[in-house]
Amino acid sequence: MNFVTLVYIFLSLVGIIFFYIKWKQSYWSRRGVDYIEPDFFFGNTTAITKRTKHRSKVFESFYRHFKSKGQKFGGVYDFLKPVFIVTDLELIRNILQRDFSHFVNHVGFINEDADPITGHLFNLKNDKWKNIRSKLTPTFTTVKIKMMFDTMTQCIKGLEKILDQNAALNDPVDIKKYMLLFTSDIITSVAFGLDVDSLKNPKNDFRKHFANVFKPSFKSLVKKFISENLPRWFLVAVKFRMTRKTAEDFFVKVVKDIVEHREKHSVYRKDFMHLLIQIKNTGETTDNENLNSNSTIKHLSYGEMAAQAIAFYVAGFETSSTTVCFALFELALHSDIQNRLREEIQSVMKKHNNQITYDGIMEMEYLDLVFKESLRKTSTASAISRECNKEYSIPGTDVVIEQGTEILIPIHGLHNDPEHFPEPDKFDPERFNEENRKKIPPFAYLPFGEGPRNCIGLRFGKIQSKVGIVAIISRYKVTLNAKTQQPIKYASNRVPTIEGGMWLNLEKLSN
Ligand code: HEM
Repeated sequence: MNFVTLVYIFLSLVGIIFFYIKWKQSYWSRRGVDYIEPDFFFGNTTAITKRTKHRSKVFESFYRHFKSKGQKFGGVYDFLKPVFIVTDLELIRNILQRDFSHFVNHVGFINEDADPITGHLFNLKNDKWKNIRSKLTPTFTTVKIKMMFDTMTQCIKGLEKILDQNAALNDPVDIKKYMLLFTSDIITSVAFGLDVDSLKNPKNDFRKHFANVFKPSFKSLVKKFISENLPRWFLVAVKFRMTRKTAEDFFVKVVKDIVEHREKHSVYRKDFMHLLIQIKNTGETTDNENLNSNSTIKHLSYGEMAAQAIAFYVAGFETSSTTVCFALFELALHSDIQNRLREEIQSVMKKHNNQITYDGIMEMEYLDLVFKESLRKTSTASAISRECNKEYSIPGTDVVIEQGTEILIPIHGLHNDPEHFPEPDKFDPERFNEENRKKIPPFAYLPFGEGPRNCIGLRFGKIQSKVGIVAIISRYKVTLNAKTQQPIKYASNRVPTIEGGMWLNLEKLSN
């Protein structure tokens, strides 16, 4: 083959790739849906890829774009993948609730055979999801969460010790760092049944393996691109993995060792792992100590158990710690709200022997308003995602959403829309008092999602976050340290965090 032929082949290939990308990125115009002009190849998410803007802000800009044009929905591209953005509350209701059977799944690659730990609740699809979700739902009832409350209060002691040391030295604290370790310890304890004490030993094996699996990197970005753009049958055939085999081996072994130990010695611990063992052995949970380890039929494999425990950890620890941090940030900026909250906390704790108790937390009404408003102003989830599993005609239009299309509901857009929340930049817990909460339109406030696929750990996340807020506000006066950037800019992590850290001064209160 001579040089000129090679040049022709090369130019033809470049031409084919160019036209293929152009064709892929003309999807929305071909379907008659309004869209935002994409960057060639990168689509509309270049700022997320380049880490110049947080994903929640990018999604919020999509929401504002279509809302300002009076559009109920519109199209964007994540690289070559079309993504359907929704702004209209009625359509959101249809997707999350009324017509849920068309939008059962989250977006996410799953390959349970070759990569078992991708088979967690968040990723599972269709009937498999329905089956596991119905088995896991009883693990999150009030009774079971109450059972695990002691674990949360145990972890407060380690947190207080470290924060007291900083307060005594007048050292500002990057609160995110400690809250991450605090919630990580709680979830590791209740999901895996392990006391790793990250507050004392932040670099423990457990956290290292999690960081390896879930830390965003160039490699994870490439894997995401591959999983979204190559056919599923091909990826399954080549045993494509999203996670590392070493991580799978580590977590499956941890779970297997715990289960075998507990079954052999009939160990009872009030945690999710106990409930997962009951499900493995009988297909359901009970409120007793029985593990039923003699049963012959197993309803969950070790891989499936590890996957669920990992999902609880991943979905639970950073969401809760971020919620606590942004609540503390707002309280640091609003001393009047902080004082009122502290008065409530102290008066309720007095009734409960000056202890943080489950019933006490449930009695704190103003705390609930602060918690809700904090999640309104800074939701930890950037968007609710769904994948269309059955073709859907949007009522009142000619537009049909095809099977496989990714749907995105930008939470920050909704929560900061002045039509739903007047003066959205203002931190005002009273939006959620009994009188005002009636004015919030249904489906405009979605910190935990909605419908059958909402957050399964909602109650646990709420109580865990509230425990964190109460532990700090009952003990310290909180102000913002000058090291915290103002105005704040989000770092490029998955959940919102402040670039440079969230630095607070903690002044220990006299008893
Ligand atoms: C303040 C804390 C939390 C927030 C803000 C939060 C938020 C969310 C959101 C927005 C979703 C997606 C819902 C949807 O698609 O409609 C979700 C799903 C989920 N969350 Fe949470 N979450 C929190 C705490 C927790 C905790 C503590 C756990 C577990 C112990 C947990 C476990 C899960 C799981 C497993 C899912 C997937 C559910 C499914 O696909 O069926 N979350 N969460």
